[in-house]
Amino acid sequence: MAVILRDERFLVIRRSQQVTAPGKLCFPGGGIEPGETEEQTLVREMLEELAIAVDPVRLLWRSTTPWGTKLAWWLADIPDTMQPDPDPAEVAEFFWLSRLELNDAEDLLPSVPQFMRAWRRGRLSLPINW
Ligand SMILES: Nc1nc2c([nH]c(=O)n2[C@@H]2O[C@H](COP(=O)(O)OP(=O)(O)OP(=O)(O)O)[C@@H](O)[C@H]2O)c(=O)[nH]1
Repeated sequence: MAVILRDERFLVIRRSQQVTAPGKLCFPGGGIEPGETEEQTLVREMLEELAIAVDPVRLLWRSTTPWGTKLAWWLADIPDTMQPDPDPAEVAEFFWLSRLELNDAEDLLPSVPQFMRAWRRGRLSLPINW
């Protein structure tokens, strides 16, 4: 998953109606393909979903969903002036949400509150304060 910050806001997507977990809010991201590194997956998925060129910064955290999917949470940078342009097949809309807005959001994939809890508890660090 890509954790992308701009002005202390997180880039969050609403999943399209055509993918698993339709309509849910989550961080952009997707599955690793054979032969790819996690950084390559991150770069490819951000181009596919949002047409943004990201620069992977560092691995923040790892988690596993109740259904056994392993998630790697990467901090990534995008150029200041670059605006996401969602592929509607995958992404219905995107938002820049503050920490408080993200904590209050409904329809989140359950991994997102887990990530926020891990951050609050100091299990990972971000370039902004809790
Ligand atoms: N993009 C994204 N996926 C997440 C998050 N949290 C989380 O549990 N997932 C899970 O990670 C898996 C991969 O996500 P995805 O559906 O966006 O990626 P994909 O199209 O490559 O994979 P798919 O073919 O399994 O659907 C799914 O099982 C999804 O539910 C999140 O914050 N963002």
